[in-house]
Amino acid sequence: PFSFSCKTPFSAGQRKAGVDKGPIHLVEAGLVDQLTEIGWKVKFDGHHQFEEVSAADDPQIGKLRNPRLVSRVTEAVAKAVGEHVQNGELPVTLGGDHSLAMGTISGTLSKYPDACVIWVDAHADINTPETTDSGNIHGMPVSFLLGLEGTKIPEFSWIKPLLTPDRLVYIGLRDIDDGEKKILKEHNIKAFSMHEVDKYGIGKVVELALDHVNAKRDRPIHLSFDVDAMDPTVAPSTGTPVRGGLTFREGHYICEAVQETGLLVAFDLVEVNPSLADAASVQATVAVGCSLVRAALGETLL
Ligand SMILES: N/C(=N\O)NCCC[NH3+]
Ligand SMILES: [Mn+2]
Ligand SMILES: [Mn+2]
Repeated sequence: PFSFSCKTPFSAGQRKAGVDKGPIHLVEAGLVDQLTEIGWKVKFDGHHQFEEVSAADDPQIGKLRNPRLVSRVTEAVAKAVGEHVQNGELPVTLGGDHSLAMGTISGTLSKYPDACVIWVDAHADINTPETTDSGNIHGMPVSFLLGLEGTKIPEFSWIKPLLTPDRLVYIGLRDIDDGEKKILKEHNIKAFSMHEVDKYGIGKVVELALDHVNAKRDRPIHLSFDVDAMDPTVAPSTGTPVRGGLTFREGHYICEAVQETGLLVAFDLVEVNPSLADAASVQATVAVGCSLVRAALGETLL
């Protein structure tokens, strides 16, 4: 089986320097060898370099920050991921900020239009250009993928809104803007917040999540994992940490259970920012990131 590792050093979807350095820390922690050791043939084409878009050339579109740069990079990611899924490989995209998922999920949908998306995150990332406060596009990828009102802007015309609300489910939510809560309700989007994780336990939550988007377990799964879904004591070095997150085991259980379905076709691990904490905290966050990738790609405890 092939896994493909796209190391995607990208940070223009948010404002904190350093998240573009996430991928290199994950690779330098030995992730490629670790995946080889669990039986994958890893094609690692180095760290993606993207066309530069100067701030001067980046048009002012409402509050959006770096819209042209984010659009160009995510379009390039969509193409790269699309090629790899076409080749029967399993793209593992290491971010970089979560705006990358506009590219990775578009890539997956180009081959698997019926794929379902499991979005593991403290945040819903479903603001639109109209509801956003910050203009940071890493808080908006899901609204673009769904083609919500206000996301049909020429700069992002390459996005084919193939994702539908019934094929999206969240796990780990605990920091949702009012505008996002409204959107989630309006579109009946299923979300298992940390309240449900406490109430039902992670085993039941994953089962319910899969029942919702993949009742017959016959749909390909794209798992998009924002490392800030984990509790900040587990993964501290990330841009928008929120207390009360997933334990080390809960995060790994999600990856293990999705892997067990045999339906995983693409995996993202994003928002590791190695410039935000002391060396020990960075090392701990990178180690958890590598471990989550291994779990999603089949590493088992027994
Ligand atoms: N980590 C983030 N998304 O997952 N930050 C942006 C969202 C803040 N509302
Ligand atoms: Mn996110
Ligand atoms: Mn997040």
